[in-house]
Parts: sequence; C-alpha cells; structure tokens
Amino acid sequence: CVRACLICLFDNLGCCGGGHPHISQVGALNAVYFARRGCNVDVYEARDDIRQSKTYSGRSINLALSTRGIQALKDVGLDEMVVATGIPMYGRMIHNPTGGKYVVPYGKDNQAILSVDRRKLNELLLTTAEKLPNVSLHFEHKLTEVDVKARNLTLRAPDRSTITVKPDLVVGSDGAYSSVRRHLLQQPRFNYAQTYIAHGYKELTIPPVDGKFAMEANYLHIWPRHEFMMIALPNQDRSFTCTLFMPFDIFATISTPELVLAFFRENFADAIPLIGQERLVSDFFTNPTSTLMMVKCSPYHIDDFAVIIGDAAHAMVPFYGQGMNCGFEDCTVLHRLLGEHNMDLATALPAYSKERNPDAEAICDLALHNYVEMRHHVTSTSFLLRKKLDSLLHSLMPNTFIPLYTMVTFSRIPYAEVIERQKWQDRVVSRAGYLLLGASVLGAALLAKQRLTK
Ligand SMILES: Cc1cc2nc3c(=O)[nH]c(=O)nc-3n(C[C@H](O)[C@H](O)[C@H](O)COP(=O)(O)OP(=O)(O)OC[C@H]3O[C@@H](n4cnc5c(N)ncnc54)[C@H](O)[C@@H]3O)c2cc1C
Ligand SMILES: Cc1cnn(-c2ccc(OCc3ccccc3)c(C(=O)O)c2)c1-c1ccc(Cl)c(F)c1
Repeated sequence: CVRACLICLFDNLGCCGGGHPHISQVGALNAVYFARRGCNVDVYEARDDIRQSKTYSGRSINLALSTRGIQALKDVGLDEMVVATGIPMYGRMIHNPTGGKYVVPYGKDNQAILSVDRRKLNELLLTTAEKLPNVSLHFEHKLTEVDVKARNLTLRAPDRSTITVKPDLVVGSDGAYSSVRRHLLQQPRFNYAQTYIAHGYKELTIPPVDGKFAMEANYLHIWPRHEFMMIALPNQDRSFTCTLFMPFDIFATISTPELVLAFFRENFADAIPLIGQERLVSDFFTNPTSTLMMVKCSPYHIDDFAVIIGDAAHAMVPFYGQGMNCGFEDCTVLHRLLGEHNMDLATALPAYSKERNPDAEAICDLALHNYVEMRHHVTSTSFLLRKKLDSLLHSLMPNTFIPLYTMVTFSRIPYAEVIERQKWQDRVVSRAGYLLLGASVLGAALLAKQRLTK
C-alpha cells in the first residue's frame, strides 16, 4: 500500500491579476489524484469555499479544455462528467472587419475543443475531492511560511491564529503568484524568470437573445485584428464570454463611452449589436483590464519535500488556450512518475522536474510565439489562408504534416517534441514548395520551348 502522505495544496480561490474570480483547478484535480492513490490529503485554500459564497461576479467565465486536460480527468474517472458540462467548438469562426465570418473546422469527424465553465469545473473537482474519505479541505487557510529544513508549513487560520503542519509532501498549485514557489526561490540553484507582456485583457459578455445563443454556439469565435484580438467562447447559459486582448497603452486611450463605441465601430462592428451598446460601455468600464504574465522556473521540486505544478511552475500567456490543460497534464506526468518510482519522492520529484520542465517551457514559448504571430501576421484573411493551407497540407500528407495547433491541442505529443516536429515539417514543406516551384518553372520552360520549335 502506498505510504500515506499529507499533501498541502495551495489551491486558493480568488482574484488573480485582473480581479475576476480566478478559480484554481489544478490543485483540486491533484488532490483527487493523490487521494485515489491512497494518500491522506489536506487541501489548504486561502479563500472561502466558492461553493458556499453567493458573491460571485455573475459573469460565467469559461476556458477551452482539450485533449491533454481531458486525459488527466480520464485518469481519475472525471472526464465524462466534465465533458458533459462542456460546449463543443468544432472549429474557429473567423470574423472579418466588414462583418463577414468564415468557419475553419478543427478536423475531420467533428474534432472539437470544449468550452467549460471555470466555476462549475472547480466545484466539481472540489466536491469530488471532498467526498473521498482521505481528503480534508481547509478553507480560509493561507500559507505564510515554508520551512524546508524543519519540513513544516505555517498557515494563517480563519480566526487569524497560525497553525503549523508537517506534511510528507507539499504540492504547491497556488498559481502564477505562488507563495510556495517564492520559498523555492530561496534555494540554491533555483532558476526563475517572469515576463509581463504589453497586452492586457478585458472580459465582455454577449448575452442570449430570447434565450438563444446570439451567434453560432459550437465555434471558437475569433476576431483577429493584428495589434488586438477578441475571442468568444460559449457558456451553458447561452451567453458568450468575450475576451479582448489589447496593449495597455491602447486600453488607456479608450477613456469615454464615445471612444469605446468608436473603437468597436472601427474594429469589431459586428460585435456591437451582439453585446449591446449600453452593456458594452458599462462592461468595458466595470470589468478590470488584467495583466498577462509568463513564468518559467526550474527545478520544480525541493529534495523529497515540495513540488510545484500548474501556473505556479509555468504560467503562460493564453494565446494557445493551454495553461490549464498543461497544468492538468502535470498531474498525469507527476502521478505516472510516482508510480514508476513506487512513491520514492527522493527519485520521483527530480525525475518530474527533469521530464516536465522542457515540455512546460516549450508550451510557454509556443504561446508567446502565437502572441507575436497573431499580433504581427494575422488579419482575418491571413488567418483564414493559413488555416486552409494547414488543412490542405494535412490532407495531402496526413502522416507527415500535422498542423501545429492540432499537435498542441488534439494530441498528447510532448510539447517539446511538437516544436521539433514542427521544425522538421517546415523544412519538408519548404523543400516541397521549392520542388513544386522548380518543377513548374521547368514545365513552363519546356512548354515554351516546345511551342517555339513548332
Ligand atoms: C484570459 C485567460 C484565458 C485563459 N484561457 C485558458 C484556456 O482557454 N484553456 C486553458 O487551458 N487555460 C486557460 N488559461 C490559463 C488557466 O486559467 C490557468 O493556466 C489555470 O487556471 C492555472 O491553474 P492553477 O490551479 O495552476 O493556478 P490558478 O488558477 O492561478 O490558481 C491559483 C490561485 O491561487 C491564488 N493564490 C496564489 N498564491 C496565493 C496566496 N499566497 N494566497 C492566496 N491566494 C493565492 C491565485 O490568485 C489563484 O487564484 C487562461 C488564462 C487567462 C488569464
Ligand atoms: C482560447 C483558445 C483556445 N484555442 N485557441 C487558439 C489559439 C490559436 C489558434 O491558432 C493559432 C494561430 C492563429 C493565428 C495565427 C497564428 C497562429 C487557434 C485556432 O487555430 O483556432 C485557436 C485559443 C485562443 C486564445 C487567444 C486568442 Cl487571441 C485566440 F485567437 C485563440
């Protein structure tokens, strides 16, 4: 039987960055993994229990769940329950500046990414964890100290008193601003880098019309506009949550209702009647403009005592919709290694850092690259052409060319391997392009010669 280990997951609920209720999922999922392994699990959450609190902003905030995240849920038998709550998006619906829109499917036979509600996902994971006999959830317990030498943690309890716990293992899943990681930072040879990008994001809502979706429901709606982009994902209540990504210095120039409307008329005209002018203006000034940050660090563990997962280990910009999927995949990898090492933390944790770090940093780089790509090379026309070319090449060479987005989103190819494969594919495609070009020039020359000699 597996050694009982007390795990403290800093799975805090609360606002992260931009103030919308940011709900942690990785910590809750990881608690289920450890509990099903027979460990005694204590989950410490700095905030109150989201399931009891009424004070929820009311904005249903969603995110895209795809293959890697679904597999992690499948490992603990939760995939069907979560997938049932999600809304499939079978392709991207690209909105051009003149109001036209085009679908580019994600793949054959209805391949889809899922739009899931953060709050519902977290409530499901917390309730699943709570029902397990060897799991205790401690809300309003905030980490204040990690003593690596003494192997204990100090937390502030709801009555403001401090308690000290002595777990066998600490798993920090406390997000991009992780306090567990902050203590790792004090260790020798711990590497850390964080980058804020110039863009921020603001969430808007497209309400239902007579109880129906105001746009086609089963698509990821994208308005690619170079310096700024907007996306919309569907919610179960038949609304859409839009996310507008834009440089802070452009947000700063949009300071009056008239300027909001003028900006949207100029760039997202079709969205105005969908959101509604009044609601657009009120949401624009009510909802926070949040920051976007990338965090890279290594290693992810200290000795056989602590390990960090999720955004605490690798926060990424959201331009691939992979942050939570990657954090969920962390659980899959960590638990595979714990099994392979028979729960010997002294060897399993270093193995985890060694295997996971290159992949996590690869998806951080891919997401940042997408941010650059989508900013500099993407209008709706170029987006459409690129996607059409991707699907043409894939249909011509299905085993040789797999679109980058497909490898990231619809496969479990390790992220670092995805990058290597993409480089190889680029070489093959450019060689094929040159060959095609050469053959057509040669063909044209022979044709011309033939005509001349007639
Ligand atoms: C705009 C946007 C869109 C996104 N879209 C997607 C998507 O489509 N698909 C996807 O897979 N991912 C997406 N993500 C990323 C995803 O939200 C994160 O990767 C995921 O939530 C990380 O989960 P986590 O449990 O590791 O950390 P978090 O969700 O950050 O949870 C940690 C929580 O702990 C809090 N916290 C940290 N330290 C403390 C402390 N000491 N005391 C109290 N509280 C603390 C943090 O504020 C946070 O609320 C998106 C992110 C953003 C910003
Ligand atoms: C939330 C979520 C889930 N997936 N994606 C996503 C990401 C990238 C994509 O393409 C790569 C590419 C598109 C355009 C140019 C280069 C590369 C596609 C696609 O192909 O549909 C879908 C997002 C997302 C997140 C933020 C923005 Cl701003 C955005 F537009 C989409």
